[in-house]
Formats: sequence, C-alpha cells, structure tokens
Amino acid sequence: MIKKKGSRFAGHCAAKENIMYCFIVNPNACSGKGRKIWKRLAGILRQEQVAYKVFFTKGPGHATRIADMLCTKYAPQAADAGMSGKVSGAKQAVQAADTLCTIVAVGGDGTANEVISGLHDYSAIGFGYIPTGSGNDLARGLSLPADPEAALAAILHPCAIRRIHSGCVRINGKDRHFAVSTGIGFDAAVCHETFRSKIKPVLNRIGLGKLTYLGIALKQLLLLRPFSLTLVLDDKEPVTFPAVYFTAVMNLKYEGGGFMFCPDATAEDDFLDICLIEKMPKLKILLLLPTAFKGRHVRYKGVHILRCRRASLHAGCPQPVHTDGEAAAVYSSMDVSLSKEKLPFIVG
Ligand SMILES: Nc1ncnc2c1ncn2[C@@H]1O[C@H](COP(=O)(O)OP(=O)(O)OP(=O)(O)O)[C@@H](O)[C@H]1O
Repeated sequence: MIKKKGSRFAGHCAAKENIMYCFIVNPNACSGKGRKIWKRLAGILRQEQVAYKVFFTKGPGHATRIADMLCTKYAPQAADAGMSGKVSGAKQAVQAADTLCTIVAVGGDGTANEVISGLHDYSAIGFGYIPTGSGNDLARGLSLPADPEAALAAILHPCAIRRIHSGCVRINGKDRHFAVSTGIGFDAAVCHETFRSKIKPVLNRIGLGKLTYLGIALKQLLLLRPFSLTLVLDDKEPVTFPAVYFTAVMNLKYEGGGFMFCPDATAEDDFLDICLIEKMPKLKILLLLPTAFKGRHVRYKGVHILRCRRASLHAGCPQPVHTDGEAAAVYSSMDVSLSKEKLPFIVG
C-alpha cells in the first residue's frame, strides 16, 4: 500500500483542483437502487464543489466502452506531462498522486468488472469504486466502505492507494477480465440462473437480494453433478480430479456475496488462489457452505486450496463459467492468469 498522507492528493482542495472525477454509474444496479444512490452522491459532489463528469451505463458492455474512451482521452495528457512510460517504486507513488483522472465505478461487482476491463493505460488514472450492488465482494475483499457515501468520501479525501492485479481468463482465444474471481461448475451455475431470475429484482427492492442466491444455490445443489477436472498449475504436471463440484480461481477472498472461499487471497501479491471442492456427499456441501462465510471450510476433506501464477482448467464436459459473478457461457477449458500491470486503486 502506498501511503499518500502529506502528498497533494491528500489535501482535499488540491485534489479537487488537479483531478477530474469521472463517475461511471449503473443506474440499474441492485434493481434500480443505483439511480437513487447516485442522486445522493451527486448532491454531495455539488456541495463539495467537486469537478466531475457522470456517464450512465445503458446495458451490458457499455461501462467497458466508457472506461476505454476515458483512458484514451487522458493517457495522451499524461504523456504530455511526462508521466507515462515504465517507472517503478517511489516514482510510481508520485505518479499516482499526479493522476489526471479518477475513474469511479458506481454499481455492483459486474459494473466494476466492466470498468476495470476497459482501463488500458494506468499512467494517468486512478480507480475508485462505490459499491451499490447486491453482492459487493470487491468492496468486501478490499475492505472498502460498504456505505456509498462513506466510499465517496474515501475517494475524495484519499490517504492510500493500493496497486492491485486484475485477473484474466482466456477462453476460446478471447480474454475476459475479473477483479474478484472466476469459477467453473456450481458457483457459476448459481450465477447463470440468478442472471435469468425474475425474483431477484423483487427481492433486491426490499433489501433481500441475497435470498435469491440462497434459493438458487439450494436448487442447483440438488441438480449438481460432479465432473472431472484437469488442472495445470504454472506449467507443472497435470492433476486430474475425477469428481469436482466447482473450482473458484480467486484474486480476492470473497465471492458469491460473502463466501470466503480463499481466505489468503490478496490482489496485491502475484498469485491466484484456488478453491476446489470435490468428492463429497451433497449434504456435506450444504453443511460446509455456511462455514465458508468465515473461511472454516478449508479444514474439511474434499476441499483443496491451491496457489499459482497461472492455471489451465480442462473439464471433462462443458460447464458454466462466471467472471465476477457475471454469467459467461458453458465451456470446457479456460486459462487464467494475472494482469502484468497493477491498477492504482484508491482505498481511502
Ligand atoms: N442501464 C442498464 N440496464 C440494465 N443492465 C445494465 C445497465 N448498465 C449495466 N448493466 C449490466 O448490469 C450488470 C450487473 O450490474 P451490477 O453488477 O452493477 O449490479 P448488480 O447485479 O445489482 O450487483 P451485484 O453484481 O453485486 O449483484 C452489469 O454487468 C451490466 O452489464
């Protein structure tokens, strides 16, 4: 973590003068709550006289295109100011302080995922995140404030920047990104069904969105069939697990709305953490899942926690895949690695 106390980024007036804040807002996050939350945040920005721009997303993929456009716009300015190019250590810290544009994703994990996927040049930008979704595993994993107003205050008056990796999944020659995790099998099947769920918007509106995941998880557990999975970690010998229920490859500790599947995962190291669940009766999985909220599932037989820099996963038959809780499709093979550059993430 880079401490920014005493830098000009820490001074709240100076930060406002030097930085353009660009908010990418999913108004439909948490079934429409995103728009209401944004109105409150906009009020605070006006009150504090912060220079900002806001972009509302219109549908899947839009946040990525906006983030890409902003990076393209601000990177040349960084070059003019002599700030781009390869640097390291202390100089990187200074560059973070000289950031021209702070891009802030306002939404759930899916919106954060789309924004991070669109950022391609970190020389001129800082990244902030205001959680307004129903799962919020990114905020949980980085210990960001869960309250949107507190998260905004942390972004406007930051004292720390963490440089974090994002993950990259290559499937059929195409890359997808993730900030939290990617998974194959049961966890992804839950995401796939939640995506289609008609009950989720209703429960989200009354603050019970997590019940959707619970109900769907129970149903998927009944339907669940184990599959064989061959893992190749860091180009070592392949290892085949004959009866796998799911495998989560994680950049941060939590997925699925608070399951601490990989208690030691941190996005600041150079490793991916893997949680693989195999060969156990379904009743045991049912009893084991609540223990994962505290990361206590790791002590049970059939739970494997692994660590690597790169992983190739090959399932015996096509399985659902997710990235950051967003349903991808049904695939047999995927290659997972970490980004080369680390994203300057404002954590307040
Ligand atoms: N205007 C929009 N209308 C509908 N969907 C949108 C819109 N903008 C973005 N999306 C899509 O909604 C998906 C989910 O949004 P997001 O993750 O922000 O909220 P959520 O699903 O409520 O939260 P969580 O993922 O934490 O449960 C995004 O991946 C994005 O593709």
